[in-house]
Amino acid sequence: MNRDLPVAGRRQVRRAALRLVRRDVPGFIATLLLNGLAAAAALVSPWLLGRIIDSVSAGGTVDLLAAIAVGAALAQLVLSRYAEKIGTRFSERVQEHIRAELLDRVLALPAATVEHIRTGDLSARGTIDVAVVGRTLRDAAPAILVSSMQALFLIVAVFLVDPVLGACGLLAPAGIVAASRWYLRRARPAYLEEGAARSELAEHLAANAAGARTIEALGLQAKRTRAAERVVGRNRAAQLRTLFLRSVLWPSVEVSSLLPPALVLLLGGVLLDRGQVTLGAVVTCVLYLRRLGQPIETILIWLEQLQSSGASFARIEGLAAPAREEAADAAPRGDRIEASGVHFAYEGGDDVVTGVDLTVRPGERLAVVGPSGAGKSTLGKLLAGIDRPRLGTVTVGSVPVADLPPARLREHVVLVTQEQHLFLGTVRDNLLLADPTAGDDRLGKALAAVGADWIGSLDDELGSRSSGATLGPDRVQQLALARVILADPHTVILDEATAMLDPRTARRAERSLAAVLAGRTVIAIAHRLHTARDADRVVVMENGRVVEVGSHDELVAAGGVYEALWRSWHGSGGASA
Ligand SMILES: Nc1ncnc2c1ncn2[C@@H]1O[C@H](COP(=O)(O)OP(=O)(O)OP(=O)(O)O)[C@@H](O)[C@H]1O
Repeated sequence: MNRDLPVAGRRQVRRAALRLVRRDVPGFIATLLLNGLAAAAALVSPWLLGRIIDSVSAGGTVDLLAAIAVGAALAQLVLSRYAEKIGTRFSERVQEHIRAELLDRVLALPAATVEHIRTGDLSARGTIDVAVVGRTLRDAAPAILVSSMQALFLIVAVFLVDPVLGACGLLAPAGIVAASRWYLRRARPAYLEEGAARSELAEHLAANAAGARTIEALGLQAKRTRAAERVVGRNRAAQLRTLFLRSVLWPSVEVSSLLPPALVLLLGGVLLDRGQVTLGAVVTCVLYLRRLGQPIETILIWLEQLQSSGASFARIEGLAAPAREEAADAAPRGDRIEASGVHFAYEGGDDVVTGVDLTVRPGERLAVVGPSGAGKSTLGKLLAGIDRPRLGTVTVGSVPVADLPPARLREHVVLVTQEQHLFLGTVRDNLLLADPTAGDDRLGKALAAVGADWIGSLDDELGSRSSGATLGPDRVQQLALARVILADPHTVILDEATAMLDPRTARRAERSLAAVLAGRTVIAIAHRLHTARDADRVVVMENGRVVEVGSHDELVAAGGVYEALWRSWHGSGGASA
């Protein structure tokens, strides 16, 4: 049931871009102002050149004009340098913010979403897409700004020099606007497809790398190669499409920007003959219009880049959609967990949980038993909100458990399995994941409750770096159990929580577990039936269905599936284990 993450719409992306600018208005305005001044300074030299030509033609002196030209060039240099520096700082701040926001969003996704998103998709968004947006914000905003101002000033300047010649200059923007409208209408879907194809490729590579041994063992190389060819083919087609769009856009732009200076030269020649313009005016207009090509080309390069980064931004912003959906969640009312008509299938497979109805009463100890492959662990994940039912509902306090954001979910239900993670960081960091507000006092009490007596001095140990290799599996498990105490959920689901530990360590861990479970509702996926004997109720599963529910004594007396399981486990000596 792997899912692609959503992609944001144009409006959402526009709003996000505005939000980013609003976060740093002074930085944005300073960038705008400095770039504007630099663009204005760049206009002075061509104007002075025209004046110098006219002055020389009239036999006048040009010393002062030449000095002003040098001053203007120096001013442009200094202003451009500062404009770039300020602009880059502004964009780096924005980029840092996008990264932090992306991380927060991923961490806020419900467990049921995180478990099923494609890792390739997520990693492509978190790396390639953020880098593309970051680069664009760093370079595009100042470049587009400077170029737009330059283009505007140039057109106004040509008009001021000579309105008739200026009218020729307008031909360039007209042609370019037509070409870019054609392009922009097609570019967004093309670039979104390119991003999706890129994600699929990343996903495919990651899956092949992770499953390399399985592929080899099962002789699946040819099948995987064919699948890879299809993915690469999709990538190629997507890239060819965007290449085609670019290959229409650029020649049209090239022609549109060469026409106006040529026209000014022709028309200027005629007007000069008639004495309606000066040679200086014609030269100034041609110089301005030749210059117009450059900012327009820069704008278009970035416009084109914006299409691809807009698609990247839409993919990053898309992560906000599920987070927002879940943000509107209602708070669970009460501790009762209810499964109703639940069906669940793993990707591409048949149902492995079929029509399960179950109410877990607050405070009870429930054991789920059944033969291997009956669907016990899957039911555990559904009750813990890690998987979402295909049909039916699993609720806690009447709210669908899979919709709860992580922080709220862990206040209600926590699944403890044999797979415990220790995250890079200190012991304190690892504990604070469960409750970021906990002080050292609470951390110490949680550690003491799970018997983590190896932590000598809190000050030293809580701050020390921890890793699974240095601590060992039992200590990692103790930290995980301490996290459960800190999260303080009303319900704990246990699935082989101590299975990976050696018997001596497992006994210690079971003692820690007893401290964790006190006063909570417990759902134990029971692989050893003594857990079931001690439970208030036993749920028996077979082929994905709940086939019996009752106390140990009732079910033994009933002589059904449970009785047979109990007899075979008892007979095999399991009871004495
Ligand atoms: N990630 C998965 N992808 C596909 N199929 C799965 C996955 N996990 C479990 N299954 C299949 O779903 C069915 C139920 O598995 P589940 O682990 O829930 O059973 P179980 O009763 O807990 O078994 P066990 O006691 O052996 O752990 C099995 O047929 C199993 O092969």
